[in-house]
Order: sequence, then structure tokens, then C-alpha cells
Amino acid sequence: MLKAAKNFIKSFTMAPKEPVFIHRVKIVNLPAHEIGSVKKLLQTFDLHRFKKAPKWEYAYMNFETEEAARAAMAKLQGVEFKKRVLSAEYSKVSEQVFRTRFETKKKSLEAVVDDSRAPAEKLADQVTPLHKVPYAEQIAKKHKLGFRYLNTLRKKVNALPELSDEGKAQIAWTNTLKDMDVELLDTIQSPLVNGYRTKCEFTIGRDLSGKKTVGFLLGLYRDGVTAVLNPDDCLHVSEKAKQVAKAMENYVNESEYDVYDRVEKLGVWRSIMTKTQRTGDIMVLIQMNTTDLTNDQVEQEKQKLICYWNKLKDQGQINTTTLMLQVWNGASNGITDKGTTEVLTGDGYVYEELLGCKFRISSNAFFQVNTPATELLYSKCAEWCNTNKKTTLLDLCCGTGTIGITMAKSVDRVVGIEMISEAIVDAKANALLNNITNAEYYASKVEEKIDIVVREKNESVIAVLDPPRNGVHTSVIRAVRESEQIEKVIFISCDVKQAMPNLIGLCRPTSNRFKGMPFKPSRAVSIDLFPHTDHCEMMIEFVRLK
Ligand SMILES: C[S@@+](CC[C@H](N)C(=O)[O-])C[C@H]1O[C@@H](n2cnc3c(N)ncnc32)[C@H](O)[C@@H]1O
Repeated sequence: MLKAAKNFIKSFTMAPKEPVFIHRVKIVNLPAHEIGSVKKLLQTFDLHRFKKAPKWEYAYMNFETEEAARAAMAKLQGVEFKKRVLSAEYSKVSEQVFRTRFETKKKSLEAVVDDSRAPAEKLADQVTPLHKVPYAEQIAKKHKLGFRYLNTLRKKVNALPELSDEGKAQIAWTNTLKDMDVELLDTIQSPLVNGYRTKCEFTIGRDLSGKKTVGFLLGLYRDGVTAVLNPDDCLHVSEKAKQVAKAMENYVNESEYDVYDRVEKLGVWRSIMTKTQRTGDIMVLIQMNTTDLTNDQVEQEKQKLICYWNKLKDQGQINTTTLMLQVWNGASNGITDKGTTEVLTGDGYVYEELLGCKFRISSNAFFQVNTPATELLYSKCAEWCNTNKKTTLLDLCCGTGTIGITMAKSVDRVVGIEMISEAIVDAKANALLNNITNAEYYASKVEEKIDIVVREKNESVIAVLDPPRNGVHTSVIRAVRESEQIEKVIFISCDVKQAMPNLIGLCRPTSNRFKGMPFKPSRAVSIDLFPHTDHCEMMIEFVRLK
């Protein structure tokens, strides 16, 4: 949406109506695509905002006055560009027509994805696709999947080409299912099946009837869906998070500012993130677009938000631990580190407890979202690490240090490596918070630090590798293999399919590229951190071949 149109529509929605027109210039005879070079060309004429789809051989510019539009036309008329001669056409569109066109486009897009399901059911199918499946069946399904992943790993390693006899001997365990000899434990169920998510991100928008709503998008934005539905019927969302979403919905319904419209790129209220911990701590982070607000208006709004959430606290309704505001005027949706985040109340942290340890969580830190199931995961991990006072525990991709800290008291030392330096600040603070004195943390890529760390002492070394959903770069796996002291790797993955190249990398025979002896899976278990969804955490123990 062009600025002139934006300002115009803003004046329409926020102030008494006046008959206003948008003055449009259509630039004709442009080449298809070439958006970057069109932008550069227009910039040379001091023209900065235009709309052009890649396939269009034209572009639109909107102006607040006819005079400004005609001045732009004069600059562009007859200009030679990419062996074409440009021309410009003027038109005057009433705001009504302009707005209706957007509405019609939005409605037709929504009609495409319409089906016979009630909106709440459609949303439940989308965010919790297994919600109609009894929990025991969900667990059986996830268990089967765990088996399938292990078998896929076996087959893929077995199918590696051009292996020497020595290489074939190193992967002899992959020859048959029986040779594999991996124990797959019973899938561990989540102690909390409903309302388990401690972190939720809601969109602030409009529901199908146009009412301002805080909830989830009823489909994908890229499919043209912009309608939002409240999370009332979403099984995985906690009652506290629903209450926060409702409170925000009430706030935006009273607000003089509109909800953000992604199509028109207009409006103020965009998203809200909640962290509702088992400790009772609540983080509320509200995201707003301030493009069309003055600094004074933004400051006033901050004060209003503080008063509103403090009042809810005083009334005993929502006991917010920390309230934060993120200003984000960019195109991408959702809470983002690219926005400017400010703490309005509290200290910007919430706290969670895991296995008797306390953890500080900042707004952008990764923290498992199902607290009681995470405790089962970490307990099992500690059991498999089978550590003693001579163990060095490498917490690779350690985030805020949770895994290492919960095990620190039973090992000689913990070494945590994590590439996000803010997470390392949290990890150090968390170690201090729990009186852990035998943990050291490095803000670095694992592959760049692991060799220095491992060679410091010569004792038994066990690595826990808990990478992001899509796994880690191959260089991490190669570095782990080359660190000969590592006897065992506990690999934790929330998406084994995506992490499969990492698992193959650990197991493939020794080569110039993958040095060091390979690993072999010895046991595995799935832990259901995400009931009612297709996701599941899987932990696989890999032991080094001798
Ligand atoms: C799933 S999180 C795990 C965090 C932590 N283990 C926990 O449970 O709280 C994955 C982490 O891996 C980190 N990461 C990804 N690639 C990395 C690399 N090459 N070196 C160090 N850290 C990495 C990410 O920054 C992220 O914090």
C-alpha cells in the first residue's frame, strides 16, 4: 500500500470522514520482473513508493494530490528504460472504491479456502491435527514413527556408495534390522495432555465477521487467509494464555487504533506473545506497528498499556510478571528480533523450574514449551549419560544452559557451547542462579570451539547435542567425530526427518571428509512434548565404535 493511500485510509478510519481521492499514476511499458531496477530508476526521479507485481508490465504510484501525480508523470513520460519507452496515465480513485477493492480481494481469497467445517474445527485441525485421535493412539502413532526413523537411518547408511571393506565393516550393523540392535523404549507420554504450551504467539486481526480478535490465523497468509479466530477451542493453549489473549482483545476493541492489516499494511496492533510458566510467571509481549503514529502517540500508548495490565494485576485477574512492547514496522509477520523491544514493567524475564533448578527466560530465548514433559526428557537424558565425577559433559547448542545445569552436580564439569551470545548470557546467569560452579560457557559455533574444549582435560567426555529443528551444519557433526574423546552422543531432535543428514553423518564410515571413528545408535526413545500435534521429541544415544 502506498503512503498516500495509507494516510488517506488512516484519516478515514481515525477521523471524521471527508470526501478524499487517491491520485494514481500508472507507469506503462515496463519490463516484466525487474522490480529492483524499476525501483532504482524511480529513485533517480525521487519517486520512492510504487506497486508492481513481477509479471506486470506496469506499476502504480499513489499520490495525495493531483498536482503531485502530474509532476511525477512529467518526469516519467517518454523515459527510455531497458529498450522501452515509458508512458504514464493518470486516474482519480475515490477512497471508497480503493478500499472496497481490497475488501473484495480479501473476501475472495478467504472464500477459496472456505470449507464446510466450522471455523473452530478448522483451526483445531490446523494447530492440533490429532485432536480427534485418542491420546493412546497418538502415542502409538508416534512410537511407530520413531521405529520408522531408525529404520530409515539404517537403510540410508547401508546404501552409502563406494565403501571400502573397512567402511563396510564399520556399518555392518546396518545390514539387517536384527544387526541394528537398537533398543526403542516405549514412547514417554506427556504428563499434561491439554493446555501444556508455555509459549504462544497470537495474531491480532479480525475474525470472519470483521470483529477485532486475538488468536490464530485461520490458515496460511500466503494462501490469502487473513481471518483470525480466538484460541478458546485450542487444546494445547493454556487457560492463562487464553485469558491473556482475551484481555488483549478487549484492549484493542477499546483502542482508538486499528488492528494491523497485512494486505493494506495499515493499523497498529500486530501480535502478542505470551510465556505462561508453571511457576506462575507471565510474560506478555505486544507487537505494534508505529508507522503512522507520532512519538507522543507511541509514548501515550505505552502508558495506557502499563495502566491496563497493572489494573488487571491489581484486580487479581492476570498477574503479569513482565510486560514488553515490540515496535516492528517491517513486512514479516510475528514477533521478531529485528523489531525494537522495550520492557514496560518487570525486568523482561520470567522464571521456570526444571528438576529442582531455576531458569531465567528472556523474550527471545529458546525454552522447551512443555515443562513437565521436558523434565521427563532431561531425566532420561541424565540416565543415559550415566555420568560420574570424572565426566565432562558437553552441552552442545546449549541455549540457556538447561540440560547441562540440571546435570552439573553429577559431573566433573559442564562445557556449554551456543552461537547466540544472548543465550550464553542467560546460561551464565542460570548457572549462577543455581549455584553451579563447574560450568563454563562459550558463545561460539560448536564447530569452532569443540576441539579447544575437549583437549583441555583427558577424561570421559559425553556430548548432548540438541540442535534446532532442521539440525546443525555438517561441520558440527564432523567436529564431533574428530573429537576422539567423545565416547557417546545423545542426540535430541524435534524433527528427526529434518535432522536425518546429521544422524547419517554421525554413523557413516570414516573418510577424508568425515574423520574419526563413526558412531552407532544403541537406544532411542520418543518423548511426547507436543500432544495433539504431529510433532514429537526423539532422543537417540550414539556410542562410538571402537
Ligand atoms: C533446540 S535449541 C536447544 C537449546 C537448549 N539445548 C535447550 O534445550 O534449551 C537449539 C540451539 O542450537 C543453537 N545452534 C544452532 N547451530 C549451532 C552451532 N553451529 N553452534 C552453536 N549453537 C548452535 C541455536 O542457536 C539454538 O539455541
